[in-house]
Amino acid sequence: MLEKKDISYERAILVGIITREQPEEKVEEYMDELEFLTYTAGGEVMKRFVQRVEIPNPKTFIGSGKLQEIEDYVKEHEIGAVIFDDELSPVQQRNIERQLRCKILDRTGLILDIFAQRATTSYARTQVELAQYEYLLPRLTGLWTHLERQRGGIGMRGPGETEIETDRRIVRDRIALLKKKLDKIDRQMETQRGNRGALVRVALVGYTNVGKSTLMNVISKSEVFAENKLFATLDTTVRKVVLGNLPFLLSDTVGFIRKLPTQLVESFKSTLDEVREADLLLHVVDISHPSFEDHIESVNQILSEIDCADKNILMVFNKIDQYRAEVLDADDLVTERTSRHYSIGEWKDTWMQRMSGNVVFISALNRENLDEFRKMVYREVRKIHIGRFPYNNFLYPENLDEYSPEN
Ligand SMILES: Nc1nc2c(ncn2[C@@H]2O[C@H](COP(=O)(O)OP(=O)(O)OP(=O)(O)O)[C@@H](O)[C@H]2O)c(=O)[nH]1
Ligand SMILES: [Mg+2]
Repeated sequence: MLEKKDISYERAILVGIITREQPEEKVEEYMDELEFLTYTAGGEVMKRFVQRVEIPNPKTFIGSGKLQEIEDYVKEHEIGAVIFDDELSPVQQRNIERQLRCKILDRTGLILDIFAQRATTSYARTQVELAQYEYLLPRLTGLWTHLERQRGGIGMRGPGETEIETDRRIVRDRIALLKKKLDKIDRQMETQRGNRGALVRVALVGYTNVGKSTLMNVISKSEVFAENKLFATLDTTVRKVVLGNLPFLLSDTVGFIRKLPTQLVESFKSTLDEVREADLLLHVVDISHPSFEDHIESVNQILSEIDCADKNILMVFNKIDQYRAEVLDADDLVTERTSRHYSIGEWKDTWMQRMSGNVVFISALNRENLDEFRKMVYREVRKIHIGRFPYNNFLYPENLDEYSPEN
């Protein structure tokens, strides 16, 4: 695969900026997530640098003083990779690289790197490779600096530029080729999906690491890979599930993340077809995560990007075993009581109430409340199924508890 900035076993530092749109508390959370991403990619975060800026510097992203501070730190602690939370322009990336002389990655680059490491099937690898080339194309001028450095630079401008043009053409050809390859696989997969018949299709969607695969395993008794890292799942898995005697197809899909690189959304479009063609979405949320509401918003945004926002959606709040409300001292009269102090019971009375009937609180890991989950899914799948096969609705009682195998 191309331009893989492998950061395994690498000492890394993180850089973020505080702006009007990104207040300090948010940046803290973003950096936590970036650290988790770095860890997933195999790196170790040694330090975080944060700067307050009005607007990012167009040449170096952060101010020169801060950059100097980072340069000193990088030298002193033998840092291999500097990772920025925000997207860097090709120019910024090149300038920073010149000064720091180590690997410079932005969030998109890091996510692409993780996808590259984790893609195992040829389909996923092709999708990731396409995304990488598309990310690389506007950045080819950056590569030119490497050539420039090797050759001393002066007088090399002409041939260098031709070389960039050649590089660009090679990359464009490669992109065209990969697209063709994906098209072919897509058509095969479409036929496969067509062969699945008219069964109701349900897809698990949600932010990365919320427990989609774990839930899939529990519900379908399958063995999908789940672990406490980001993007454990890149390929879609589909299983047939039967509740009562009502059969449907359940698919586990790739997790979403804030600022999911557009290149990835694009090239994973066909993986996301599984979501697009689903009759019902189960939006899984990790309620124990302090930013779970932001996560819901990111997921909803990606769902609307792929035209899935108006589908039937059930909300599944997972990891209730791990949920801890912040405790407010009875004699603390200063701290304002916020949603961070809510119990799960109180959460149920918030905006979640408006979705009543379409919300369930579970722990996939401890198998808590799965009966309620099954009942809710059964109810919705039954509605869709009966709409499709009205003549055999007698087979399916209205509620799952009314089902007994003798019927
Ligand atoms: N405490 C707790 N942990 C859970 C629960 N469900 C899943 N987990 C853990 O959360 C981590 C992520 O689970 P996955 O099932 O891989 O999550 P995913 O949503 O499929 O993640 P991606 O495929 O990376 O998008 C694993 O370490 C699980 O063991 C739960 O109900 N409670
Ligand atoms: Mg998964």
